[in-house]
Amino acid sequence: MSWKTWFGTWGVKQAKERAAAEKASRSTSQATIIEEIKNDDTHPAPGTTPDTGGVAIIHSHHLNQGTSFSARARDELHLKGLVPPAQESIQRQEDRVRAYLNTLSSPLEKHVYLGRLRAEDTALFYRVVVDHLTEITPLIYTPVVGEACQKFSLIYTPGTVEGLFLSIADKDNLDEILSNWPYHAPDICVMTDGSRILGLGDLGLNGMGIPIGKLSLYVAAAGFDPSKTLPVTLDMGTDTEKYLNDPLYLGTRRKRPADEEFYAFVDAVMAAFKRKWPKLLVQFEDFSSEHAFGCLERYRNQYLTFNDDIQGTGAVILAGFINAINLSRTPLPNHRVLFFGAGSAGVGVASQLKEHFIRAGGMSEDAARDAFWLVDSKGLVTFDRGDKLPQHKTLFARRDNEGKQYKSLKEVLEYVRPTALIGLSSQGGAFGEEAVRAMKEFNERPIVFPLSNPATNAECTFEQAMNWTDGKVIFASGTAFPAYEYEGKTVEPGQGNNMYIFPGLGLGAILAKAEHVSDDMVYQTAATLAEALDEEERSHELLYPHLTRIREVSALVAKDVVKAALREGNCDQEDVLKLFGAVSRQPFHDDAVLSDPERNEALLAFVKKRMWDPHYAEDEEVLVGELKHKASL
Ligand SMILES: NC(=O)c1ccc[n+]([C@@H]2O[C@H](COP(=O)([O-])OP(=O)(O)OC[C@H]3O[C@@H](n4cnc5c(N)ncnc54)[C@H](O)[C@@H]3O)[C@@H](O)[C@H]2O)c1
Ligand SMILES: O=C(O)C[C@H](O)C(=O)O
Ligand SMILES: [Mg+2]
Repeated sequence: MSWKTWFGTWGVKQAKERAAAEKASRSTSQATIIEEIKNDDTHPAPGTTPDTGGVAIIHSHHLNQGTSFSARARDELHLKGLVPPAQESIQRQEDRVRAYLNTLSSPLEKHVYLGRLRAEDTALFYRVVVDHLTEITPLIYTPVVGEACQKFSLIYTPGTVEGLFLSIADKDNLDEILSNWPYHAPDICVMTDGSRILGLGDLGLNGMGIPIGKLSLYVAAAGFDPSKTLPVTLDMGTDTEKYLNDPLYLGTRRKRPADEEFYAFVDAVMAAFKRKWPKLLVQFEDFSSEHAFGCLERYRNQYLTFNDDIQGTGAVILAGFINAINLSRTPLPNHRVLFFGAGSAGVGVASQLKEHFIRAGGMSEDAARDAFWLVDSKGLVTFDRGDKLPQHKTLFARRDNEGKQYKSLKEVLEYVRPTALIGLSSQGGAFGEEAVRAMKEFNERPIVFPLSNPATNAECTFEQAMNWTDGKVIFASGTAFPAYEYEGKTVEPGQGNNMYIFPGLGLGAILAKAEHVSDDMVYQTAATLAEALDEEERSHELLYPHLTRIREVSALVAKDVVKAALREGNCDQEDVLKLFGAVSRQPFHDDAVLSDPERNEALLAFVKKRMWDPHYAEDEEVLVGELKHKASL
């Protein structure tokens, strides 16, 4: 053996021994710490550990009041010296948050800062969101949440618990893991498996940003109690090599499971939820298409659940479409709708629109279906294209193409001559000038909805659509585009994003104590949202209400969801039953009573009363007493 080889071997041996010794000492000391914690039955004096005394209040994001603690609270809760002396209103604290946001240059930094605020002072965070929806929503939700997901493993900061990670390897220990959840029994859960996050693909565990972002809107837009929201990411691996090879990736390093293993795990999760929190509403979010449809069919009658990308998107686009039809002046049955993208969202929206063509257009099922053409990555979806279609595409596959296949968007456009072009393909820029100009050639007022998210995936921009249609386009996108000045007039684009639906749908379902989320409840959300435009919004030809009105709109949506549940015997809310003279879980069809204005107003008031409004407790007596109790002082 040469000295070099000998030295190398010796070095490796030494390093191995060192590592083994370190590991042993680490595990011994960890084991010791765990034992010490377990056996510690002493009760530390208030304030002597960070988990007791007044400081526990500062560390509790639901109790923290930032710099708003009164002099008395500071005194009695042992907070003096721990917070700066200035005693400020929540509004002044909001000013500071926004002033600080203005100093940050990148949207991701703003997202991270706001996330920290949510984790440390919940009331202040939501006050800022609710008071500045247009400014803050894009930072905590689409589009910035897209980048935050892509970098989730990088920006993750330990020390905050914002959601549950459920790993497939823990399939048999789910009850134990759920019992670790430290907050109240949740009302609402948004759950993803990270396999199709916005139009960004399979992000694995990094998808956690989406449930957190969606639930922030449940709170801000529909007044859910933040301590009763549950973000969940199912960690089942990822097929994205980049993450599997990223040393910082926080998820399980394995490829995604085949269907059998996938469904066995999701079955186990749903059953565990039901055991632990029987009334929980579970919103499925950003699952890859086939699993999105598969889970919806599998669970919709057994559990209280819906799929946001299929049903929420379907409803929000139907609402915008109802208003677009009025602006287009083309009667409903004459519309021909081309979908670019035939995944969960494309088929979900087509299904919802088809339902409307039947209900409001008086069309037969077949005639309604014939008003839709779907395009996927292989071209127009037809039965004789030669590939095996997944079940959801067969719902709208064409038979009338006479053996001819249409591949490019240009070919399909010429063949179909649609009145509406809807993009749900995640292919940024796919609606080029030629395609959009063709839409203007076919129609006086073409409907063009590039709905893919985030903004970089939108099939075209608002500015492009305006310029290429001589300002005639009826437009909505998934991510908000800025208003555009066209021929001296400022025109506002629509934002067709399911955030106008899911918060109100969820609230209605919970308040009705519904057993399931039915098709009627979903359809009703679209009808209500379409109706929710006020005079001023109508006069500006808007398709959706201003974002600043979203709480008011969610309340209206929730109210009508409760009524839809009542109609089909899916309601068990005592106050509501009493108000309408209905019987629990019995269908109620008295239209005169259901449309009675006084009862509707009372129902709306009932809904609004249950919406959490972000604030610090005002009654000092109650506040100090309650906080003392919570901090065991
Ligand atoms: N605005 C909203 O509220 C909203 C709601 C849900 C989804 N979305 C967006 O819609 C997009 C699609 O979501 P999904 O769940 O349906 O995804 P998906 O992956 O299931 O579907 C994408 C579809 O696009 C098709 N496609 C891909 N490349 C194409 C190409 N070059 N030409 C034509 N078609 C092509 C695919 O074949 C597939 O049918 C995403 O970007 C998502 O963010 C928006
Ligand atoms: O998350 C969004 O902004 C909308 C939608 O659910 C999506 O998947 O794109
Ligand atoms: Mg989604």
